[in-house]
Amino acid sequence: MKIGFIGVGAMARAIIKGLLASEAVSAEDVSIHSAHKGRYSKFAQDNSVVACESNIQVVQQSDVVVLAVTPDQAELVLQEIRDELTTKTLISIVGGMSINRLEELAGYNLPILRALPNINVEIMAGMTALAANDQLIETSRKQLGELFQSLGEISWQPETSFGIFSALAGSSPAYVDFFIDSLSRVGVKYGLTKDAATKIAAQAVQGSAKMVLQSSQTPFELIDQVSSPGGSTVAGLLAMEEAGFMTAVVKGIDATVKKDSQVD
Ligand SMILES: NC(=O)C1=CN([C@@H]2O[C@H](COP(=O)(O)OP(=O)(O)OC[C@H]3O[C@@H](n4cnc5c(N)ncnc54)[C@H](O)[C@@H]3O)[C@@H](O)[C@H]2O)C=CC1
Ligand SMILES: O=C(O)[C@@H]1CCC=N1
Repeated sequence: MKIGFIGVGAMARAIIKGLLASEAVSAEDVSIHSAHKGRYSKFAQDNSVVACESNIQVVQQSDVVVLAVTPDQAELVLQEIRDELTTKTLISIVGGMSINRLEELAGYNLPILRALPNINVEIMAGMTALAANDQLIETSRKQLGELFQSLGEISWQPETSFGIFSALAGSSPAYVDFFIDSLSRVGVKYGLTKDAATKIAAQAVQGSAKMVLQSSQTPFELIDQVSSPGGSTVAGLLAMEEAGFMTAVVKGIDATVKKDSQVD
């Protein structure tokens, strides 16, 4: 499969690196173009993928085109490439932009897969939501589903769930990193080096996530297992909750979902 990327920012780079590392695609089958020649040519060189001179050239060289620009650029880019897309499949990772809107911008009903990956696809530990229009035939759905599966877990979702999915999986790596960084800063406050504190905190977070995924117990039951009677963990938990831990998380997710819903 020849796959092209329009926009070579943080997310496209993560997808490309994951696809190459998982050997789901070969480097010579990947074409890229973005607004900053210096940056995308260097990335192309470093990863042995093909640097194109224009968005149109990317489309011409690909069977599947990944639209990986920010929402404010998507309309402009689709207008530019729409006449070249007629025999292609479009994958859009544009946050908050529905398939209906993409069809409207293209002006006709081409096969579209809407994907909402997260940054962890780079290390094949991603979580990606997928939805498709009726033009994407079953074999292509299966093939593109497998493509994203090579980057981690996938979940076919109705588009109405993409807003909350985007917050819980797309944006949450930033929030989890914020939590890890907060833990490691306190570690520094108590005299650990930043490197040591970050590694300790990240390993604890990774292990806890694995426990949640592998155990039959709920996160709340796992909290109880760590909280020894009269111990330090419950004292810490109560102090965090007094400072509004859960409220802060809910408010953060509410704001994320609200912003995502303002794109279309
Ligand atoms: N960063 C993330 O974790 C995730 C991002 N997304 C979505 O992916 C899209 C890209 O996000 P990021 O990679 O974070 O943004 P970014 O700002 O890092 O990358 C945007 C890319 O688009 C390029 N670009 C801008 N105008 C262009 C044009 N006219 N033609 C070609 N390329 C153009 C820029 O040069 C840049 O390479 C967004 O729509 C975002 O909602 C979706 C899921 C997760
Ligand atoms: O921040 C953003 O808008 C995108 C959507 C999900 C993750 N990053």
